[in-house]
Amino acid sequence: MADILIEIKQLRAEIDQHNYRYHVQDEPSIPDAEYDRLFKQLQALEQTHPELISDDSPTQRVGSTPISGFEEVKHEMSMLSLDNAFSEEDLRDFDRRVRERLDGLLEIPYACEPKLDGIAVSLMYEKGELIRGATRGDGSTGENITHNVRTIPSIPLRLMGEGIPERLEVRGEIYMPKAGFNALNKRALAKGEKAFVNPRNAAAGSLRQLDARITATRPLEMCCYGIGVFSGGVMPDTHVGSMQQLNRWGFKISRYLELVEGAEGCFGYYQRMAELRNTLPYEIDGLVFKVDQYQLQKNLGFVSRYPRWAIAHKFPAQEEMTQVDSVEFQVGRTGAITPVARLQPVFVGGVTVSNATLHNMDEIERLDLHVKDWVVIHRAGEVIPKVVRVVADKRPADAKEVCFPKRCPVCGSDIEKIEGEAIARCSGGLSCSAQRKEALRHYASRKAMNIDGLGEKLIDALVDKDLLKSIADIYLLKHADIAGLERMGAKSADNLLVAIEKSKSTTLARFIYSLGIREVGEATARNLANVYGDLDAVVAANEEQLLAVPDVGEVVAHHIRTFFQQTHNLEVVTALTEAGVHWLQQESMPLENQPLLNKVYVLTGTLELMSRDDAKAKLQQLGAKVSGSVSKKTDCVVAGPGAGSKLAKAESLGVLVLDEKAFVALLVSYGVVSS
Ligand SMILES: NC(=O)c1ccc[n+]([C@@H]2O[C@H](COP(=O)([O-])OP(=O)(O)OC[C@H]3O[C@@H](n4cnc5c(N)ncnc54)[C@H](O)[C@@H]3O)[C@@H](O)[C@H]2O)c1
Ligand SMILES: [Zn+2]
Repeated sequence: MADILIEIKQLRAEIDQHNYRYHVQDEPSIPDAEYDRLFKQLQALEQTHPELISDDSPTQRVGSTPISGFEEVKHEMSMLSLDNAFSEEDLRDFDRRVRERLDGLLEIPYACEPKLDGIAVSLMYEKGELIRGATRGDGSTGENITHNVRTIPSIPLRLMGEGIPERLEVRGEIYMPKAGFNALNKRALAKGEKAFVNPRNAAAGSLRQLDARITATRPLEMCCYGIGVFSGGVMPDTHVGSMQQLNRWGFKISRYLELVEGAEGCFGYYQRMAELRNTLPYEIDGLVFKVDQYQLQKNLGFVSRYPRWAIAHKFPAQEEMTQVDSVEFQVGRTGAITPVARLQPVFVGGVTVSNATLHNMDEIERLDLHVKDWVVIHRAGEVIPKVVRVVADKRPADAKEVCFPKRCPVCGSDIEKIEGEAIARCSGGLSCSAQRKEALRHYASRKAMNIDGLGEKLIDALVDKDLLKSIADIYLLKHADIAGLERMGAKSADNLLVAIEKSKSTTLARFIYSLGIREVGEATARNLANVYGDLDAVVAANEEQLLAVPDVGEVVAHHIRTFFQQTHNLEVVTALTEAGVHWLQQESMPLENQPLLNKVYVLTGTLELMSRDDAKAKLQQLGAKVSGSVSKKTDCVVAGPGAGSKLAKAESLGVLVLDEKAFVALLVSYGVVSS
């Protein structure tokens, strides 16, 4: 018995602590789901030992005492909390209790509303005029926040319409829509200020500002869901009816307010709302079901913390807490090194989560995350799980700081981090097995070496079987290696080998592009091929020389240089050429000799003597830029049959127009096409 008392006291102290953080500081450390479990645990203990219940237990009270700095408001009618249902069974129990207390009524009409996650507020109107706004506080005494609620646009300062009562207390939730919350936090982070933990706490913090001018800048809204004191007027005798009356007087009520029959009706509403949940512009953590008729509500009455005529049906948690087992570093497709938290599996947002990306080192610092820390994981809808914060005051003694590796955890190459960029990368390039799959994919792709049949799945299978240790291994593949693989018959293996063989004959531009050098796309590869004419010259070029190539700036020049400085990349290039990859030696055309350097050409209409891609490649080889639209900057338009608006525009601007014949003659004269 003494043990139980100690356990109860510890739980109460712990819950009080969380209440304080949540209700007073607006900065909870644990997720609501964890709080709810602690609370239920205490309730269960007290239920089996009713003699140990005391008035100061959190199970007997609402919220927390009001914070100082605000004038106190005594509520004429207490503002209670709600009892919770976490399952279908809980909800059936609730419905059964209601019917039993109402002498076995068969079907109860229930009013259904979303449970907005904000803070409860009471608004007092006298003769139609807003005279006071107050927080719920501990249920009997709240904080006077009149000056702040007056800044919220959805709160009427004066009621409109007919039948305005002498006195009216309206209750509802003030909340911050998701979009406003995200924008507010973005602004805070940009200014180096602390971000709010969630929209509820942002709403609470915004509402309890001593300076109403600050509240006025916060995106707050109010949705009404109840009536407190009422006199000197007529009100409908149902919840739904009076909500509609409030709406006519100028209040916002939930557009999802619905009347249903019995527990089954509640379940149907639950199904519909669960689907909508993540698409709503504000956060809801459940639904509220209320006995609709006021007379029945009165008959049911309330217990210390909540009315017997209403229940909150909570949705499955989208925030949970768990422990970080380790932080691993994954090497992504472009060599980006990403820290990933390995977690004790936790069920959140409908799935079991055991990993969460930490993005980069800056994020780890922002979170102040250590290995073994307890963290809060958020997962809503299809969005990937996110570590939102470290649980305060719960860091174990053996927690360790996260150290960023100096070398790639997969291949041991140097890790590069460019100043001002958050992401660090493995410099291993083609030799890094984690990067190899993507490199192979790129190499085989249509605009690169165009190896038909060497798709994503096959590459994965071949790499996993250790048959492709380098790109050059493609050319060592044997019929038996391929034909044995899943969904690969003898015929497909034959076809693939033919395609591989065919790819050996290529162009220098394609080959450079195929190497997958960072930020070297098709056009840059073509320019490099044109300017240097052969690969050795590209490999030998220093950054300054590379800068002279059209489209190549400092960053690209640096990437090209870094790539060719790695011996393993050079080894791959050699292995490829030794395997038989070759291209026609093309005349290098030094920059100063490019006759069309920086001229802007536009191709339009149908070309009959050569393909558009060819025409474009030849022009680029001569130094010209090929653009898609005609402007004053255009030097020449090549117009084939069927040319339309571009031709007309060229003519109106007085731009030189060539037909295809004249264009080919031009190319012949420059020696890039034979006559
Ligand atoms: N994470 C933490 O550390 C921590 C600490 C304390 C409390 N909490 C959370 O707060 C909850 C307890 O707070 P509570 O006592 O305010 O209870 P509650 O938030 O679960 O339910 C009562 C409240 O629901 C709100 N509500 C929203 N829509 C409503 C509607 N349509 N009709 C009626 N009421 C509506 C009202 O503000 C009402 O006061 C816990 O369940 C927990 O999730 C978390
Ligand atoms: Zn690596």
